[in-house]
Amino acid sequence: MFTFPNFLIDYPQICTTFSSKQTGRQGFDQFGALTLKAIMPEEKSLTITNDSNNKKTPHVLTVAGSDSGAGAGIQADLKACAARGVYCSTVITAVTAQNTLGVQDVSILSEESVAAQLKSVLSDMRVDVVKTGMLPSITMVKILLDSLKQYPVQALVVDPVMVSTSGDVLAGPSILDTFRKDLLPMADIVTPNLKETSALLGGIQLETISDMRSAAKSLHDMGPRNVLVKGGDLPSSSDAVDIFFNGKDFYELRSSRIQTRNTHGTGCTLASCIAAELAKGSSMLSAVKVAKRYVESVLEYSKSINIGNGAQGPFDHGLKLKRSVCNSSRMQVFEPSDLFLYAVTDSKMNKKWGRSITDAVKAAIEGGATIVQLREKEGETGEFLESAKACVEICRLHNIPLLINDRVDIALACDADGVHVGQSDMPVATVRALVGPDKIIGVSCKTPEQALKAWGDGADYIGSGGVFPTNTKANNRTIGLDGLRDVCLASKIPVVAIGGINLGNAKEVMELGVVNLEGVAVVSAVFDRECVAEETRKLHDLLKESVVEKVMV
Ligand SMILES: Cc1ncc(COP(=O)(O)OP(=O)(O)O)c(N)n1
Ligand SMILES: Cc1nc(C(=O)O)sc1CCOP(=O)(O)O
Ligand SMILES: [Mg+2]
Repeated sequence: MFTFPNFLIDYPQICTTFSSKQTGRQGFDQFGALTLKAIMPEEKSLTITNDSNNKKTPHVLTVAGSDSGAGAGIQADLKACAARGVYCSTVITAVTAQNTLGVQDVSILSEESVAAQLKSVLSDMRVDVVKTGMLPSITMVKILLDSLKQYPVQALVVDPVMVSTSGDVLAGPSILDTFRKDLLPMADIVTPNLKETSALLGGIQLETISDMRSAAKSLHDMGPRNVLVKGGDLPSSSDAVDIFFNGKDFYELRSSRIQTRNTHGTGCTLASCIAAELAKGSSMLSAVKVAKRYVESVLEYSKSINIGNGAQGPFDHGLKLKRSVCNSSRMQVFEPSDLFLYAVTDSKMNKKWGRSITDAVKAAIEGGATIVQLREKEGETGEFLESAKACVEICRLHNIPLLINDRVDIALACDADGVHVGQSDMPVATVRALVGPDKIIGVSCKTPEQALKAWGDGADYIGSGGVFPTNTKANNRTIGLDGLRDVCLASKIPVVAIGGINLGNAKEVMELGVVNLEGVAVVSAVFDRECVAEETRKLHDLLKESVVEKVMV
């Protein structure tokens, strides 16, 4: 048993290679060092044997049509896999001209081209899961199945695309028989909507959840190992109810129905997400549940985006990316000069002087602080989050970066501009992975070694101290001006000095004139005073006077 990135391998003894009869395919030996074994039919994870390489990238191959509007088809599949952290290669079966009004044109690619694309990908890359969408000809289905015989994969996810959400026909009735007789028996899961279910079952009426269950059973009889009948269009239900059937048990998967016009591509996205989760090693039921939750989240998140003038718009797959990349209204990048006068709040001092965090932050900005950190070591999380949100708004108005001390969760929740962590807080590399590439990360360093590591781990600046003894931070080792100089000289990123700095010694710090030293960070010198704005202003003026030419030694 080993832990693979994103894999939870919890059935070490179940290492069954299903017979070709059971899977419809042959063994899995072509995976070589990393051998993915058969999908267990129920709530069991894949078993993976790892001989040498535990760095394999989960890989989905989508065989589908291109959607020029990029809401569905190949484009949706790529975005869904990217959002779920899985590599996605593509075989394009048709090029559709589509927008939010409907499908204006369909050009089906030649069968030779589809065969060549399949061969290119499958003969070279280790594909874990194949997901199919628009398969516009019987021959194309056969070419796909032949390719899978030659290059077996771990799972086949079939989204039996026949009619687009705008009502346009993407695969004619002549193909239905091939779907039933050839494609479905090879599928590990088939994910039809109500119209597709009805078409596959000869036009039966589906009006209730009970009808969906019977239909799932009938589809299962055609050979797929699992069936997900999607009930998004079921008129009688206020929730979005899907029926999952694995040949033994039925699961009613419910989610709230999201009121939005932006639903174009939900089917492709759901199937791709199932494929992505399977590629990561999930069991089938868990992949389906995660996929449904993902679709629900992205629909909710992008319910009011406005792309195109038609009745049905696309949604935004990049939920996580969007949060970290685009949501921030402070689009300006971090500048070393932002560290010039760094005001770090202190909950005890605010309490002592009877001021709120927001009042403290407003006053520091009024006095000329160029960056602010909320360092709240006590108090309740919920209350702190509300104050942090208010401080973010204040700082955005003044275009001043706001960072949160220690609490990555609060920084994410309030969309702060960054986080400051110490040597014994969350490691910088982990913080970077959580907050994404755009947020500012500061890290406390007392030595040149720590300074180099901070840079290597992806920090943006260093806080170095205590330059002088301080009463604000208990048991803090003082490194002095010499220690600060050593850190600055070793550093490859900007440095702000901290610890016991005040109006009486700030000039001395800045007059070190050492490379990378960009400013001073202060707590008590501004916040343990009656008038925060006035003390900040005095310090700001003093720092301006002490700007000196920087030296390298
Ligand atoms: C700008 C700046 N520099 C250093 C620190 C200290 O951070 P840390 O070592 O994590 O200690 P605490 O502040 O958490 O007590 C800082 N906060 N800001
Ligand atoms: C928060 C903090 N970090 C330090 C470090 O040495 O890393 S010293 C310190 C406290 C700074 O407060 P004051 O400006 O009141 O001395
Ligand atoms: Mg800390």
